[in-house]
Amino acid sequence: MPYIDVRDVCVRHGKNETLRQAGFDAERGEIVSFIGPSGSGKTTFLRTLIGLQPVWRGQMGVDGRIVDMAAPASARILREQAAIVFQQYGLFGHMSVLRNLTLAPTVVAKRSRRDAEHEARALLERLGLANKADVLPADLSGGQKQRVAIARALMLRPTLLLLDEPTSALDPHKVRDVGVLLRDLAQDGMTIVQVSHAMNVVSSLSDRIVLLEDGQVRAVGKGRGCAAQLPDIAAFMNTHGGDAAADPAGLRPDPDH
Ligand SMILES: Nc1ncnc2c1ncn2[C@@H]1O[C@H](COP(=O)(O)OP(=O)(O)OP(=O)(O)O)[C@@H](O)[C@H]1O
Repeated sequence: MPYIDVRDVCVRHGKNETLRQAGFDAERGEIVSFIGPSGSGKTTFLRTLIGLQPVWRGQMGVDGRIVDMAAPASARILREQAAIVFQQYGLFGHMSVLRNLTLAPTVVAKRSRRDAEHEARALLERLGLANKADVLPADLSGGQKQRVAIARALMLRPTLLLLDEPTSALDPHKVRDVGVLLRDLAQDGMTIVQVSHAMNVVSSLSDRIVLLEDGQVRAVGKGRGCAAQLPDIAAFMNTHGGDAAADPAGLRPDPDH
């Protein structure tokens, strides 16, 4: 049984059907990338996985537990497992980086501030931000904000990490760093779903690729080299700045993964 099994998700905005019977599945520790044209429903689909987007119909299996995504209680259940990193980071501007990381664990999860700060400092160290704990988000570069946002999500200890364009603000060197981090997290068992326009990152990093078109899942590629596997996916990637057969960021999982 897959760790995540999402089926038949329908989202409506007014009379428009933004998602139409969309679904995919993923094993624990896989990195899934949603790709597709602008407006195809990628971000909307991502948001449904954590209950931020009301759905008209849909079902999500998480670790064998079936959640009716249209039920009012579904958001609470989904948030027990998942954390999301928004494209615009969503950091609290008046709080230090450290407090951004410890706020939810201490206030919502009721963890002790000392423990949360200890964990937050270790995460900042891992992300190369050890010297930024006491600064405000405004004093960070875009790439640093991105990594703080990822660190903040990790503080919630999610088993499912959702990322909207995780590398969009990063220079190539940092793209690779974030890619290595995501690969490490996946190897530790975290399932990761990202929306990305960065085709080189998608082809290097993905264990599965879900191609969305007009609110529907057009194709799903699975396994090593999945970018090049299916003509629809390869064609989309090759016409959107990537090379489906390449591993330009040097991040592709090893064959035993
Ligand atoms: N709150 C909303 N109200 C009305 N329409 C919406 C709303 N949110 C999204 N949509 C519509 O749903 C469709 C899918 O949007 P979504 O942001 O999910 O696409 P996307 O594939 O992530 O696009 P992009 O690659 O440009 O970020 C678009 O046509 C968008 O206009």
